[in-house]
Amino acid sequence: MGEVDPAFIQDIEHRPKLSIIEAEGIPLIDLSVLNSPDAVSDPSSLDSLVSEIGNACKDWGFFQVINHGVPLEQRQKLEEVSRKFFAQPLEEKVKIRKDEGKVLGYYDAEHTKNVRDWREVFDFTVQNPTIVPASRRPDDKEVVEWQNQCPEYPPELREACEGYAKELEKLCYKLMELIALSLGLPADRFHDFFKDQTSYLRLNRYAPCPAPDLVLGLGRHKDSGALTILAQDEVGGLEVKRKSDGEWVRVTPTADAFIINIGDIFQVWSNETYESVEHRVTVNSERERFSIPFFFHPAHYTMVQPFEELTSETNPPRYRPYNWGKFLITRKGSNFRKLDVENIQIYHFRISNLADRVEALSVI
Ligand SMILES: O=C(O)CCC(=O)C(=O)O
Ligand SMILES: [Fe+2]
Repeated sequence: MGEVDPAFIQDIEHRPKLSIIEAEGIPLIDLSVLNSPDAVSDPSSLDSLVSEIGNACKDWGFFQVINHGVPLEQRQKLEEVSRKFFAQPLEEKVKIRKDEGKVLGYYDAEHTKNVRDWREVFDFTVQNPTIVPASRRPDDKEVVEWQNQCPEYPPELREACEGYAKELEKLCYKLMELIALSLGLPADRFHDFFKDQTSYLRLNRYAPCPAPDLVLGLGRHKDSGALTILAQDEVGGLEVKRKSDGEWVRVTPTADAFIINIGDIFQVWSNETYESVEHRVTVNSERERFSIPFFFHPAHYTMVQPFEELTSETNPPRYRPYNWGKFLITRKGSNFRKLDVENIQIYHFRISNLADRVEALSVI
């Protein structure tokens, strides 16, 4: 253990296993129907795609997509920029380091559940500036602006991030339409929540690690937003907690595929028809790994609560409404440094008692 700072060491029960289970069963979904004239002439091809998406959301909370319509060059451009940025000496990267005032930019000391992650990150929001609440206090209505911080090198970083984010946003809308249809809702049911979105993209670098059996690149967590679209490179390391048996299984890299997962917001909106699934990242002693998640998040003023159409007297709401912006900034604060308190989670808003759930039905 001598070579690794104890801040990185996971408790025994959370350390990676030596034997890796490859996740054969994670659905690989072909989206080509969306870009083909068949969808109009043969609605059954769209219906079968919708049910594939619905099953994947229900059984796994994770799936991969191919023929998604995002140009490969756009992704390759950003992957190249990411490598160039992280290859610089630390003193260059820390010029745009995040701190408590500047939430976006470079950071090398993220914590997940109060254990340090073996990775460095660069965060960039889709809207610049992005409007968020000024404080966590529920009664404080003041807002502030998050501004992107871009490095001097590589100079093409801003443009590469913007171009990629635009493409991924289009993919998010398509996926949300399919998810809405799979829940029996109108295709555009979720769109309005994203007009003043707080989405961001993150460049991740996981360096080779001398103790890959003791640490994690990213500790177990669920994504708190609506959807995440992840581009991982060919090294691999993402593990998903399989719903059927709770085993950690590896998501095998597939060239030019994106990995999609349902975040906590969809769990709440769907009143748990779909669930946000735990995942983590392992590291290895030989190869560095790069990944790029895109976190699709609604406007800060969104009150997240189960949809009325998806609740009933026999299925009353399982969550009390919560303010997305307050949740986001609270979570950001806890990733930033080690805290004495438990991180904010959606189960803090969960209603477990049936009588209270029926009562909540009357307020949504
Ligand atoms: O790097 C990865 O493969 C996953 C990243 C992730 O899960 C996250 O940033 O929330
Ligand atoms: Fe994640």
